[in-house]
Amino acid sequence: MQSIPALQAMIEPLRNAFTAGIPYISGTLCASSDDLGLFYNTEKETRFLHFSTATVEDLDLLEKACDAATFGRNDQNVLDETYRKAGKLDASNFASGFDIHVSGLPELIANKLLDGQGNMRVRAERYKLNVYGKDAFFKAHKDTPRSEDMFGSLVLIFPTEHAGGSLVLRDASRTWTFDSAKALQDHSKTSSDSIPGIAYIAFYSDIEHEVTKVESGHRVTVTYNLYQVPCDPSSVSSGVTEKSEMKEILSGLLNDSNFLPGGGYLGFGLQHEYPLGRLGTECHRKVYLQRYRDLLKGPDAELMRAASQLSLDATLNLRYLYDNDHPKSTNVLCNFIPPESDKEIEDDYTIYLQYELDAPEISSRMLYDPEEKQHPWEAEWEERNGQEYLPNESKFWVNWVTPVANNKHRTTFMAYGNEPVLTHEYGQLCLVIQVGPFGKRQTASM
Ligand SMILES: O=C(O)CCC(=O)C(=O)O
Ligand SMILES: [Fe+2]
Repeated sequence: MQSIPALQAMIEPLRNAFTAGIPYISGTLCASSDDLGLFYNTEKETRFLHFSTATVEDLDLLEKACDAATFGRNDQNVLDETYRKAGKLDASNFASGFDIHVSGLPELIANKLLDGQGNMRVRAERYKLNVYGKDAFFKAHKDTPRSEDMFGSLVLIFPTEHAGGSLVLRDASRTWTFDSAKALQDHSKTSSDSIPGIAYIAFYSDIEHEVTKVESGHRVTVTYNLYQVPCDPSSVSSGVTEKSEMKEILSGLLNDSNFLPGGGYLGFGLQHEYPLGRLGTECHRKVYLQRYRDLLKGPDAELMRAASQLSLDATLNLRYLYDNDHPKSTNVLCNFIPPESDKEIEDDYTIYLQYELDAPEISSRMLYDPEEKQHPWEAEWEERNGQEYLPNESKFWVNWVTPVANNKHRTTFMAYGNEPVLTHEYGQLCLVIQVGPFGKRQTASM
């Protein structure tokens, strides 16, 4: 079997391309006067304001018309002003003059955050209006998934005087800050338009994010949940495939006789999380993860596409590990969401998955930085045994290019969301690509 250091060196460019994606797009839009009108309900009446002329008093009145914004903590809807301090109006209580359908935003978002192949379009569902007054904020959370096809969130920030209230996004190793107050000021300085612009940011909703404290003024937003919808096939232009860096790197590896000469499996912990039907919601059959193939986001979608264009068999899985602390702990791969069982399951859930649900057992080799991400026993295990394992020592070896999550018997609830968890929760999937021996790399029947 190819040694771990040799394989690590070869795989690095692929890992770099896979982990380099940017999970959002942001900017400002030129607005028409109609875009900046807002009707909203108070308990007694319907009021109107126009963002280009609204005074501080007008915005104070809007803020007062709002309810305190709640959020989801596990499956509870909570009001906790140490975690989220902001006002909200539900979609039924306001009407904005901004028409998302003529804004061009759904097309822009589809282009940048969906597969880039034009197979999917974006449906934006208006969700809430929020007013962040002085000292308002929203601490780190993810946006609660409402269905399998919800992939993102869009925030419009209207042109009202304020400072602070940046949106900060974070993944495992990177942080991005969108200072919408500054973006709106810059827009006014550089635009010849007399009408102020609208700032926007769209991001994958499984990315952790927070709104920093508003220092002064009012930050008024309208948020949308973003869903992906297949396009009518006749409207998809055939043959237009975007150039893919990952495909080029992977294809270079397949043509190299030193890369996995006898074939093998490459595993990737995906870069994004996906809304899985919540466990415990009376599903008594396997739900195959294949259905998520067309719902993958950003780099995950690009990798899946590269594998299938190169005729490699690629499957989506949940990886279950019986015992985190035990070097010989059983690892199994499920290409399905395990059904609810009527039986009381003994403590070794992986045995149940293996013997009752036919999930294959695997052995793992970690190709990612052991210092940072590897569990201590894994590093030790590799050191002692990594290079001496014979391929036939276990049936199914997976070389992990990026860290893979350990799913427990039950997936844990998302701790902090913008809504309590109802039917779906985020799951951490992995993609396992089978590579044939040199000269016969293709493993998928196309
Ligand atoms: O206002 C923002 O920039 C983000 C708000 C947010 O994260 C939410 O409402 O879930
Ligand atoms: Fe959010």
